[in-house]
Amino acid sequence: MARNVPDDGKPSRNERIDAAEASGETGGLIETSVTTEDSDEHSTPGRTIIESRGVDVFYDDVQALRGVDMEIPENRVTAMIGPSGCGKSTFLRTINRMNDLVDSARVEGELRFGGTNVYDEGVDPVALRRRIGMVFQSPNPFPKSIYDNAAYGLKVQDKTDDIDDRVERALRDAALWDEVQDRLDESGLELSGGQQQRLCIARAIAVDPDVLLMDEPASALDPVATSKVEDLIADLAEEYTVVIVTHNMQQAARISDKTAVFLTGGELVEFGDTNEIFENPEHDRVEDYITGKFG
Ligand SMILES: Nc1ncnc2c1ncn2[C@@H]1O[C@H](COP(=O)(O)OP(=O)(O)OP(=O)(O)O)[C@@H](O)[C@H]1O
Repeated sequence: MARNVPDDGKPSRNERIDAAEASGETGGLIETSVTTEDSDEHSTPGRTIIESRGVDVFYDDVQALRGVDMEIPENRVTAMIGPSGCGKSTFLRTINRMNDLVDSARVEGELRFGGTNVYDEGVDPVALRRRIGMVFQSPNPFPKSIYDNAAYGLKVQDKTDDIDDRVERALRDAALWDEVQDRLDESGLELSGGQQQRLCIARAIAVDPDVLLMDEPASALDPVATSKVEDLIADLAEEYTVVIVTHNMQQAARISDKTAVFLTGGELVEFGDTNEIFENPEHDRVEDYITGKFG
């Protein structure tokens, strides 16, 4: 039975942006669906789900990414590492067209998700972001109850059948249920930082996306909370394709299957199996970076 959840009134601008990011709703954009070749029921772990071909991104005249080619496998964790300003977050935002929200940003090349170029005319960014959810660096729960945070995207998308079950499943999958099941009506803001980040993960997965983009999801957390989020990411890859930006090379080595190393100038210098990248990188520049000689 659906709970009777009170409306807290009009959301603030930041809340609306966060909500758009959380739920894929950005309003005012053309509604056309994006389909993957197979349905969720037929996911094929390891198969390429996202393919970048010659992607360039500019902010006005500044080029942030140069000719990025990458194949991201389904139900795996792919990490993006590299020094500050090398374009990791830009690439992440290119995947679900969050850069559309930046006026100066321009994307060239092809970014295929399940075979469809997400920049094709007629692709609806709103529908795309429903399939490709996002979690940010700082935990950003809404000033609402724990329950309402987890239920937010479901309500926006009008998926209110079995909402209690969906909320519970999302909180369980985000490894938070045991800690919050007796306090679902308390504010999400009363949780610890690590719990807030897992709540944001629950909010993102409640709407059942295919892909989760995570932009330094543990960088604002203490070591214990970081370790929980890292364990969670490994578990999430059983159900979702995870693409994570991290500054922490040990973290990338611990949790990812594939690693992409971007270097200054927005160039993807090396992409491959994480073990290979860390143990036997092809490029001297990558070796210098991962051994701490620069960056
Ligand atoms: N909204 C924006 N407007 C203009 N330039 C931007 C914008 N966002 C990023 N840039 C520029 O694009 C380049 C890549 O930035 P990006 O944030 O993608 O790098 P990053 O590798 O994620 O960096 P960091 O690790 O510091 O977060 C930088 O030169 C940055 O200044």
